[in-house]
Amino acid sequence: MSGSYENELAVALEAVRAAAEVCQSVQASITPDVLEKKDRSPVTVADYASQAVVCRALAEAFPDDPVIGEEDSAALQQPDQAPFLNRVKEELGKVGIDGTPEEICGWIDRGGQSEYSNRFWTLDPIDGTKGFLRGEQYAIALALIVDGKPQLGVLGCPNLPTAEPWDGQPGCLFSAVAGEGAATWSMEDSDAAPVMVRVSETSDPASAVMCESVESGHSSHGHSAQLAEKLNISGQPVRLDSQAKYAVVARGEADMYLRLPTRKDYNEKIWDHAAGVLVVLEAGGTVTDLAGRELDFTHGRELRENRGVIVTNGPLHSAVLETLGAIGVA
Ligand SMILES: Nc1ncnc2c1ncn2[C@@H]1O[C@H](COP(=O)(O)O)[C@@H](OP(=O)(O)O)[C@H]1O
Ligand SMILES: [Mg+2]
Repeated sequence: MSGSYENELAVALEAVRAAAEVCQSVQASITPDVLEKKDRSPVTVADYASQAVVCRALAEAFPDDPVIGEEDSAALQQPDQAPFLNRVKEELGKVGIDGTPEEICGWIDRGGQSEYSNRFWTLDPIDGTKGFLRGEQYAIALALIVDGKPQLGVLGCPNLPTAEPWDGQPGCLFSAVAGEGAATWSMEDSDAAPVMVRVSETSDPASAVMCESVESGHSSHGHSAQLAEKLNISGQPVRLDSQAKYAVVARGEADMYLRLPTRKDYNEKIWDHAAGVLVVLEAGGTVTDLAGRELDFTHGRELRENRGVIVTNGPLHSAVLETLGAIGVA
């Protein structure tokens, strides 16, 4: 692929692939026992290692670019956390990255920016933590934002089945560059050419496939059910964790992804959306908040000026917003 941000795209894809490898290795070590005890340590090892991998790659290629990432190393640096830091080191070693504890914490903390700037990256090293722990969907999400707009986005979805031509084997990536469309890549076969993706053309709300969070605390299942009833949507909502929801809308398997607020005091985080938004927009879809406004990435870590996120294939957007208004959600 050639075009603007060619180097950024190559670096981002390689970094997200390496981070996905780390996450897969850690996910394979999660036993039912760990799940039962609600032990968050596996996810934390993977979060830190994934952030270290991506921030290290960005620091090398684009030393002047700030990164707004989800994690920082403060907790890792506590003296009693040495064995934990050692596990992060071990996981990095498996993908050929050797670093001292200081270097590792330094890579993680390159993602510790919180202020808005004209050009910055935003990273969710593991989006869909709960899905990761259940062995289900999660994503590594990386976006470059320039002048307040996502210009490049990469989503790594290690457990999402590929579409054609890879016969549904699990593990795919999605990339988008503003003005250049969106594509999917095989995770398994890094030499395979990408395939462009496109949203569905569904215009009849009744036949629409809706997707939403597994976690009812992240998006109101009650309000989406009310919307489905009003629009005569007969199919059940498809529930999956992480920005894999943006990916399935982008490749036309779902027609909409709704994120309907469950609390007044929660602001969406930029790393939970930036990459996915661009992938859907470049696949031909539409993304706004409940009021029909574009997402505003100029306020640091949070989407402070937006409420809710509505993602559709485009033709369905106004019907969804209007109906949400009619049932008192928007
Ligand atoms: N009350 C809330 N409303 C909306 N999103 C929330 C939330 N509490 C946490 N989240 C975010 O929801 C994300 C997961 O989204 P999903 O349900 O689509 O998988 C979490 O990302 P992490 O998993 O990276 O922590 C977290 O940032
Ligand atoms: Mg997240």
